[in-house]
Amino acid sequence: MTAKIAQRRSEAPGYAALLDRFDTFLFDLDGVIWTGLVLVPGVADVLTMLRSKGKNILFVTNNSSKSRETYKKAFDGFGIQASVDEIFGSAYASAIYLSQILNFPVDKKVYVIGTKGIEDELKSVGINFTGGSDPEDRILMPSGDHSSINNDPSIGAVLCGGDHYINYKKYAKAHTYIMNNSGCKFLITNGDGSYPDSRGTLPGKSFLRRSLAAEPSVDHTTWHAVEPACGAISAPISLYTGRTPTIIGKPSHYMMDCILAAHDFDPARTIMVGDNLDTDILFGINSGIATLLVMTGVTDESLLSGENKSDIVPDYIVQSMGDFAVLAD
Ligand SMILES: O=C(O)[C@H](O)[C@H](O)COP(=O)(O)O
Ligand SMILES: [Mg+2]
Repeated sequence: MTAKIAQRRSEAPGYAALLDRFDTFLFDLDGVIWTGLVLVPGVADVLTMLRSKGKNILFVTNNSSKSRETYKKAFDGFGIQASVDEIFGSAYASAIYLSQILNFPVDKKVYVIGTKGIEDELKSVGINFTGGSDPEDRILMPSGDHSSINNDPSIGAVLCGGDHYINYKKYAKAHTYIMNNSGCKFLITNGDGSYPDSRGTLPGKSFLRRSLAAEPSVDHTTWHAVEPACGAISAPISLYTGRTPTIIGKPSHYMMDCILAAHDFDPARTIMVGDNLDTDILFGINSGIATLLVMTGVTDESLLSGENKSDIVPDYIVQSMGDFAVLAD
């Protein structure tokens, strides 16, 4: 099976020729390397082969549930070579954004809707936080009893990521801080609409409306943003506060800023491999690197042609990253 080519580039090289074109591979995780807790067949061999060819490998995930260190343990568990400094997650990128871009004040706290991955990364950069996995926030709020909802003027930002314990109390706290604390930032780790699982897909953080409107804070000719629309975890906060959050993860440039702060690569010899047109492929396009879409994650064939065809077009399309295992010894 040869790589099918989307309409952006000329002739379809074979798999070997495609790999030879690039020195640096940025791999998305969910839907590319694994779905849920199941490795995509053949991918481990492909990663080993790429390493043997001297290729640079980075992992770039919008999943905020794990810190870099925890992801490193996950790779170790699968027997896949990966170092912490090759792993970039949206929890890590959010911590760096708060610490290095916002210079978040030491006398302020972040209210976290999310899990241990976000908490671990905030701790690693010395940012104080509340909420997150705090059991108090997981106790449902009895109807009509608002006694647990009190403003905390020290909250200077609300950061929302994936949270399987989401509930009204968390939303009410986020609302209270954003609406009452002047200058309170509203950040989301990522805007993915759905999450690839071995059983199919599950709700993501919030889904994206492709407006291709450039982010107001950056050069309009280089970065196209997408707007978080109504969706899963974070979008209700947008709905009831009227605030549009800053998205840290792909396709935003903040994730690439984190990567470029630690790694040099030639954009002309770099490719982003992902399963999500709105995040991974747009991230690659925004970053001026090549893009390879795999069909083992959230993208449905209907987005590649016909009336539902996406306006985000990858350079290359293959069924699975595991297909390249035909090249492994
Ligand atoms: O809901 C989420 O967190 C995202 O959909 C999911 O985790 C995306 O992860 P990625 O495909 O960027 O590894
Ligand atoms: Mg993915």
